[in-house]
Amino acid sequence: MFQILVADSISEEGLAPLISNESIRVIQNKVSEVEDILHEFDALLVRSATIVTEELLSKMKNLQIIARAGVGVDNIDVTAATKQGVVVINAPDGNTLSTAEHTFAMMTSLVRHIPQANISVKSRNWNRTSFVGTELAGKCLGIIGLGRIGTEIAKRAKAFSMTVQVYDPFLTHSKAEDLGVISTSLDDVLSLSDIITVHTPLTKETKDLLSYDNLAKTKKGVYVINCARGGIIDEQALVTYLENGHVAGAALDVFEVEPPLDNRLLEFEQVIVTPHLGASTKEAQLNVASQVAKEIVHFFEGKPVTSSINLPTLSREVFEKIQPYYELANKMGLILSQCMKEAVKEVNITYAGLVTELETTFISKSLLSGFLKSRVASTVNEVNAALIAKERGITFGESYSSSTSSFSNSITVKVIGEKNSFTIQGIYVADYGTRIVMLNGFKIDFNPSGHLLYIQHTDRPGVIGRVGKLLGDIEVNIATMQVGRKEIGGEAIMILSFDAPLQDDTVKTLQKSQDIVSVRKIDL
Ligand SMILES: NC(=O)c1ccc[n+]([C@@H]2O[C@H](COP(=O)([O-])OP(=O)(O)OC[C@H]3O[C@@H](n4cnc5c(N)ncnc54)[C@H](O)[C@@H]3O)[C@@H](O)[C@H]2O)c1
Ligand SMILES: O=C(O)[C@H](O)COP(=O)(O)O
Repeated sequence: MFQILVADSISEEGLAPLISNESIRVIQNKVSEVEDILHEFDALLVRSATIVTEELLSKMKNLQIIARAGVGVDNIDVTAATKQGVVVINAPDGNTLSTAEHTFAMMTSLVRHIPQANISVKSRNWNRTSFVGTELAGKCLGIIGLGRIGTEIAKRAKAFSMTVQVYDPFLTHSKAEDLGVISTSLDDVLSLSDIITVHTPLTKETKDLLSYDNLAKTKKGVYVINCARGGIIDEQALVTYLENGHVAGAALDVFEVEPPLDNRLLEFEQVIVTPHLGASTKEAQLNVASQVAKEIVHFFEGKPVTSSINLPTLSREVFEKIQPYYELANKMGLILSQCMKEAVKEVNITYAGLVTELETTFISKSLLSGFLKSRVASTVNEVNAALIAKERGITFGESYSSSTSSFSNSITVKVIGEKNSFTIQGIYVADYGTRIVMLNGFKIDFNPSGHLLYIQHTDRPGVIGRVGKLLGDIEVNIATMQVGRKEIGGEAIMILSFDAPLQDDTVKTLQKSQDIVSVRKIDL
């Protein structure tokens, strides 16, 4: 008999496949109420309220699977779960429509002051002049992040006769065209929109995306909405711009700290809030609960699960053989993702030499997961990378080359975007390790690890010295440096490594330096 702990409030109807299964026993209790029998559970089912820490996992010795009835797994220590051999699954699209509808409800409430008017009338006032609103038709909605939820918002905004400007660096031109939205730069979305709504995951790139500087670029009187994750809008900056009247109002479903007990934003009349209700509809809860319930049944029946976000399914012996290539490929994916900052249509991987004798599909998925990691809200790994790439319209090809080169094996990847392409080649040599030996046709040789800078420049006297001086002047120590060029006086590249991550300002300063074509920060 498998024992399942359902630790958060989850749709009873959605749990039916578990409750009706004779080999499964379902116990619905908070973790704190079953402390002494935690070691007995084989599965744990949660929403966002239960925080699944490494400490909790260490007490759940029998645990085989954690199911998140929803999208975000930020409340689960997935690394600790993976280390413990626990599969983590989620329900990535079951609450998309409900969250999009909630965002839309927040938008209409915000611009028509409905929550404030509601309180006023219930306080026996009849004040019609204080609540004059703004019409949505003809206004410009700025959407930051056009994934599952952002897409549904765009469709609804079009139906309300709004123009829609979108910033999503990973959005393809054809998807934008199909939806009838304008795909543009972040600065355009900031300066042209009457209302801005964010729908990205919370990553190091999107943390404080609406910062002091970016809010300063918005129209005076702009409205902002966050129904994605607390922290995408800098809460302190928002307080400042609400205080000085630049931002007319905000609608927030999520907060940096939840519940937001000690949060200045709650004091503003023009800020309307809900307690993380995006996914709180009967339909969404039924969807996410039944999706994960069916997956748990499959898992205990020994069938493959489709929404696993962590564990690969390879035997230990096979995994040990492919591990160096698997790690190299993942790093190559991370490098590509940080060098190629635009929508990508194709990822083509070519294997040559000894590596072709191994399970390359798994290596390719490792590359793809490295490449997609910073671009999507849900966790990406080898299990779900191909599916996510397909959803985003990215074609993914794998081939073997018989051409002989100076390396006994190599992995070469070409990523094709809408405007540019980028090529990288990596090798693994036993006792020497993994190396990147080619970038965009430039021969190079560096260890793919740590904090790197990729600089494209013109091969002229003084360029390398200028970069060194510029970094030295701001006390940045260069650990290693590699240069590569195709011909004297032509295009050239540098790869620099550092002991600590570089500041974005340093990258911007380098970018402006003479003879520098482009600079990309790479953190591995
Ligand atoms: N309030 C709620 O109850 C609730 C419910 C469901 C989801 N969410 C949250 O909503 C957000 C969106 O979820 P989703 O299912 O649409 O995710 P998704 O993965 O389908 O879409 C995320 C989109 O953000 C884009 N993106 C990534 N980095 C970006 C960047 N730096 N700048 C601009 N765009 C970027 C990606 O390309 C992608 O298109 C997530 O944060 C999720 O956790 C909240
Ligand atoms: O990530 C999600 O799915 C949403 O934030 C919803 O969270 P909830 O299940 O706690 O409502």
